[in-house]
Amino acid sequence: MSEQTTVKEIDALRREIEHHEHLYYVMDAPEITDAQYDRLINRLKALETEHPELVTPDSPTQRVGGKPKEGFVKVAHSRPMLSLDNAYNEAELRAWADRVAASIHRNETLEYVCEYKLDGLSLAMHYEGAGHGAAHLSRGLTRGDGTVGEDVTSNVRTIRSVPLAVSADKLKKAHMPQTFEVRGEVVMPQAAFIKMNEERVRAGQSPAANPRNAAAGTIRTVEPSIVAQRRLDYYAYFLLVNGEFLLPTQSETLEALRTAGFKTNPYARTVATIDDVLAFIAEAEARRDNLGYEIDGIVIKVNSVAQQKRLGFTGKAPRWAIAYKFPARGAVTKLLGVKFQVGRTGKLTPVAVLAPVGIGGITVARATLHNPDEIARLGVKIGDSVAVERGGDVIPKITEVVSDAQHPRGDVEIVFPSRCPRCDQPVLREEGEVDYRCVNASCPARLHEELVHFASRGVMNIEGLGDVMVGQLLGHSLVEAAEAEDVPLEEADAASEEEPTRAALVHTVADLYRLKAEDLLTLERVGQKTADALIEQIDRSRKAPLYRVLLGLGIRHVGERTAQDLANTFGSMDAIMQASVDELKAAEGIGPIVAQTIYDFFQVKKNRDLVEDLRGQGLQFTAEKKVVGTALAGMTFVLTGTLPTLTRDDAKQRIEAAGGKVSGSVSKKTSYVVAGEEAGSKLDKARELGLAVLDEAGLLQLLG
Ligand SMILES: NC(=O)c1ccc[n+]([C@@H]2O[C@H](COP(=O)([O-])OP(=O)(O)OC[C@H]3O[C@@H](n4cnc5c(N)ncnc54)[C@H](O)[C@@H]3O)[C@@H](O)[C@H]2O)c1
Ligand SMILES: [Zn+2]
Repeated sequence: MSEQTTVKEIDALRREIEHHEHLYYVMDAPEITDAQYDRLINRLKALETEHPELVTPDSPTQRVGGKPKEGFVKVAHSRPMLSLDNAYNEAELRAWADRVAASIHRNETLEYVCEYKLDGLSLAMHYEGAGHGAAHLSRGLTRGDGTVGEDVTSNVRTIRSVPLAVSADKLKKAHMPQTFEVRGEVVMPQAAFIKMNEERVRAGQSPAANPRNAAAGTIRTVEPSIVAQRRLDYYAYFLLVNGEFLLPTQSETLEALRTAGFKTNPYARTVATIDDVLAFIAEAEARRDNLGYEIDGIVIKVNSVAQQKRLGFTGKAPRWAIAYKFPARGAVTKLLGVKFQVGRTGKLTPVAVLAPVGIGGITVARATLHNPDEIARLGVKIGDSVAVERGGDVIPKITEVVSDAQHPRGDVEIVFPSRCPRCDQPVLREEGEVDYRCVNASCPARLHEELVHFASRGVMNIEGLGDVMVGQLLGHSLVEAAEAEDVPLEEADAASEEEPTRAALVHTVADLYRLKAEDLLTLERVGQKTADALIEQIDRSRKAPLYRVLLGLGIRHVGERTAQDLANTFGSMDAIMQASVDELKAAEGIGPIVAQTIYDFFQVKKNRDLVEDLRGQGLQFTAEKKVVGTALAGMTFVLTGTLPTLTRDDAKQRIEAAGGKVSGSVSKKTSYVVAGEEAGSKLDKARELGLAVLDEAGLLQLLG
């Protein structure tokens, strides 16, 4: 290859990789699988190894992660949070071990700690001294670009396996000081991932590609209550003090973390040879499908920190550790056909029907095809053989069409239906839109999704009103209702006499509030207890706050955050309904498109009728107005001493109303210390750290 073609290829690869890194790290919405991404980056690495003169400092091979997302406070790490180099097979693993051995003195023992490579994102947790010799969680940071992370403390605090405090007793047992830093991995368990995606799809949002992206997106959500619902988990693996490892070995580190009350992965093991490592890998692969969380490989670390120091780092990864990556789980199978699902917004989603094939312990018979653009990109036809991958994710994805002597091409074009598969009304694709939609506002598929969305967790929280029950309320027999949703039935249920389809019990969301236990008793397999419980749940939902009612209406683009902004700004359903596009646009957090969508929604008579009907049923239509400013967003204040006019509480309230935070202790991360008369040790500490100190006048000036 000529130098010039190489330069061109490197250039093209870098641009392509940057595009995908942006989607992955910043948007949390990758378009290609990790295996595909790894192929690109490895190709680039290979070219750069051949042509070291073409390596530039801004090449994606030289950087750890992505840019931190806008909107979070950025904080420098005590020491860089690095990535790991990868080995994809035994030979690469042995080559790494040989390089390690070369730097070890002859009489020294060499040990490896094998740990699962949890497929999540790394987070640094900082603890500081609290009362009674204990330590408390003061800050949680994402890896960010490796040098600077994002402060996600309030979200991290919702993770159950992250201790908010460590007692003096535990610190003593673990031989740990009061100020320390723990690094580990946040993961989203598979069950939580599946649930979250179901909710997203129902709300008309695109599903997250894999648990790792779901965890990354969740940890960077602005709403801690959403984070709390997602059931994230945290496994600790490093322990630092002032940016240095506290203990002389990795195995002692894991032990100390466990003693101090952190969750560590139970499968970690210290071994002496690469053969032991290979045995560990084999065991892990066998266990992989039954863990309940995703692992995408094994991390092997040199146990001794002294040896680690000698080995040092390359640009973006330690030489003393390596990630052995499991091969992507894929298979080739045949595309038998395409089904079209109709969503809540009427959107038609093409679903590939595949000849069933086993991948990583599960049978895959369906894969998403996303939208017409994706079908065009793949160039796929019915009858084609397709490569299906399930790499670190649960939703299988078609990555490419396989075409060779054994796999002749299919020849049936995938055509979107011109009529809705549920209601037989016309399907349209609007100018500039990717998706086809059913135009019928009363399409039963829409009503079905509306009801499920309305009842779902995080919206009106009506337990017991899931897909199958909604199907039954809409007049389907139990078997039909379950089949339509691909829900496996208990055998006894499936075998039950099939009842004919009957009249629907509800025709609008508001009809839910008119249901009586007697009505429900007429449904298959619904007894008195189930019926009473559901009625009680529905009744209870009348108390759900205004923003949830707004969410429940299922207005496009209106998610939890926007609904809260609307409720906080306008304070009532009426004010929102009467607001002009300009008034909506002026509200905190609401852009022009969203404003227009909300306005349009309330112009439709059917929607207004529904709202009035819900009002009649006693739902919450008002909320307290709350205005949170942004003047001090991202800043942390510590108050000390007595201010001339403001009380502590006043000052705190005013700072918080302007979007700032007030903390009780001074640290490097404090933005300002506000000091009054008789300020004590906090002021000394602020001076020591060289922090900005304000008096009351200075604070008032900042508040504007
Ligand atoms: N699909 C896409 O478009 C796309 C784009 C960019 C990156 N990616 C993917 O992102 C990954 C690259 O990210 P990366 O830099 O985090 O590298 P990595 O995932 O290959 O390895 C490093 C990370 O492993 C994690 N880890 C898990 N268990 C660990 C343990 N026991 N000890 C230490 N660390 C542990 C840490 O978070 C660490 O930062 C690759 O898997 C790549 O495929 C995909
Ligand atoms: Zn329809």
